[in-house]
Amino acid sequence: MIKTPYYLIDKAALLKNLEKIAYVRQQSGAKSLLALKCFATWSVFDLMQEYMDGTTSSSLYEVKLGNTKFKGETHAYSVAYSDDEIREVLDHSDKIIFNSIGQLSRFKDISEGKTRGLRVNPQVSTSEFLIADPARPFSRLGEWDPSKIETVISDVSGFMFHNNCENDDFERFDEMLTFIEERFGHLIQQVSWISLGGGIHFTGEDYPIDQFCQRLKAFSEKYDIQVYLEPGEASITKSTTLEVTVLDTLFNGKNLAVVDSSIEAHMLDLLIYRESAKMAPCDGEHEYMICGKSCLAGDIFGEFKFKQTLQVGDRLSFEDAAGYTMVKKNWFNGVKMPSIAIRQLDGSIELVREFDYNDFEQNLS
Ligand SMILES: Cc1ncc(COP(=O)(O)O)c(C=O)c1O
Ligand SMILES: NCCCCNCC[C@H](N)C(=O)O
Repeated sequence: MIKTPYYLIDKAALLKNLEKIAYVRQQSGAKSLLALKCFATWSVFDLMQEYMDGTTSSSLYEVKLGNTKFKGETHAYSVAYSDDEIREVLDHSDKIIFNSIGQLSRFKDISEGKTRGLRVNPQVSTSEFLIADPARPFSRLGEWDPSKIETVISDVSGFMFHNNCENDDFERFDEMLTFIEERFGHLIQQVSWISLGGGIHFTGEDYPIDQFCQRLKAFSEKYDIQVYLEPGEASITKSTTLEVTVLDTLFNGKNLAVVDSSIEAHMLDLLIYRESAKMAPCDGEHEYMICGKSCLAGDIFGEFKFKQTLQVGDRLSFEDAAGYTMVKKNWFNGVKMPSIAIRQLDGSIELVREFDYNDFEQNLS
């Protein structure tokens, strides 16, 4: 039995998303690049790269990882490149997307001959969270003025728009793409590729995937462009759990259980967005607040209902633990970092990574 805590990636569950991604490419022509910022656990790239077209990145290190571990195209994007990393970024990528006209101009000479793009901010988004809203007031994420963009159009062959955020509403996606066409259509006409970024939950159960494909195909044909998608969450949704063990129970007006993990260290996104972890089933009569073992008073995974009272040693499983978890895990409080295990397609479970005291020590100096 694998020692908790550990993330368990289920390849069969992952495959369900990947098959939908491949279907979208087949039906619409849109290529999908894995957004490494969301999920970069390269031990399952062998499977993912068979269904996706490559990776997109946010930094030099991500671009190197994509280039060395995932076949297909490697897109480079960063909010800002520094002088001392640009050479390496170019060497490890097929395309480079600059976030601003300033960066494009600064690195124009060194990137001559490379396929180049510019991030465009359409100033509309589906984010419900200001912190994740690329179209927030005064956003630094991309250029928004069509007349300014027109002045550098001959320096790029494509644009990246990333304005969807956890968007599972096709109508809203469609509306925003129409808005983009109205505002930037005359510029889109002059390039050969467009990336529509991530944040579109097209692998979800009830998503109208055929309508989505038709919309992408029509968009691509109208402007004669190659369309790219950059799914992060949509690639790995519901593929992974975080397995933990109860270390203590107590009653302080509510039943509490402390587990051998920490939301702050191992599922940080939930804390940032003030969301609860998920557990299923969750319909018993014994309600517990499940807490992390860090010293943060608010290190709470959420409140869940169990069929039986919880005992020290019970194992619990948090659902949907792939996106923005492993890429954000940290050594806060020195809490043991979860191992990474994979349930292979034949059902066998392989432990692919363990972390120990040395990793903690080596992370500091
Ligand atoms: C440029 C870009 N592409 C893709 C993504 C992936 O988004 P998601 O994980 O919501 O699909 C993000 C998220 O930050 C992004 O900023
Ligand atoms: N579950 C809470 C919202 C998560 C939002 N994810 C944000 C990442 C995204 N790709 C972005 O910042 O655009």
